[in-house]
Amino acid sequence: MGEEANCNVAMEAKLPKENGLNGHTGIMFNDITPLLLRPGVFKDAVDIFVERYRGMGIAAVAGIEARGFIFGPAIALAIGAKFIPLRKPKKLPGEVISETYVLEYGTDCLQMHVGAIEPGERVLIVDDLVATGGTLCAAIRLLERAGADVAECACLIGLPKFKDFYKLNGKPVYVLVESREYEK
Ligand SMILES: O=P(O)(O)OC[C@H]1O[C@H](OP(=O)(O)OP(=O)(O)O)[C@H](O)[C@@H]1O
Ligand SMILES: Nc1ncnc2[nH]cnc12
Repeated sequence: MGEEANCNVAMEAKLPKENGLNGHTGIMFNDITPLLLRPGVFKDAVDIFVERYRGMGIAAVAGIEARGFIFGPAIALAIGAKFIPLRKPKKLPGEVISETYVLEYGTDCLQMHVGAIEPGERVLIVDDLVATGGTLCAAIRLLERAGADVAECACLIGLPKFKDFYKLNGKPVYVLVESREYEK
């Protein structure tokens, strides 16, 4: 991804103190939307994942709401896998299983439709960003409870300050760029 360095700068935007994130201040919000305005860079990012995961027997790509829904389906289509949305509570209409988790600025819950994955199917989990790893960990737990074989987690951005502490049940996480660190 030739424009990787510039893109990383563009993805970072300092939030105002009144950022609505449960009153927390000093969080550097990493925004991937500028990348989406540049089709060449967007495609390069998807292609890197596609090259990595094609031919690996991935039956399903599970995308995490909301920003995992931007990248997950494109990767799934390109590698010939089904797409499974992991959604926030009360969004999926059918029977669900749920996992709650803690993240950098609060708590949340992910749900998946019962029957979305067959036991033994190999799955890739996709999101835009890994910070504490709490969200990915909840996704791994959901899928493993349903009998899935989680191959890897893939994110565009990783926050280096958390990377020694990821709790991903031993599963690897692959990131395209590490976000810059900023002081408050
Ligand atoms: O590694 P973690 O500490 O768990 O944080 C990473 C998660 O945080 C963001 O989503 P957010 O929870 O803000 O939800 P949203 O995409 O629905 O806004 C991001 O898109 C990841 O899903
Ligand atoms: N710093 C951050 N920027 C964007 N999304 C996040 N999710 C958790 N921490 C985040």
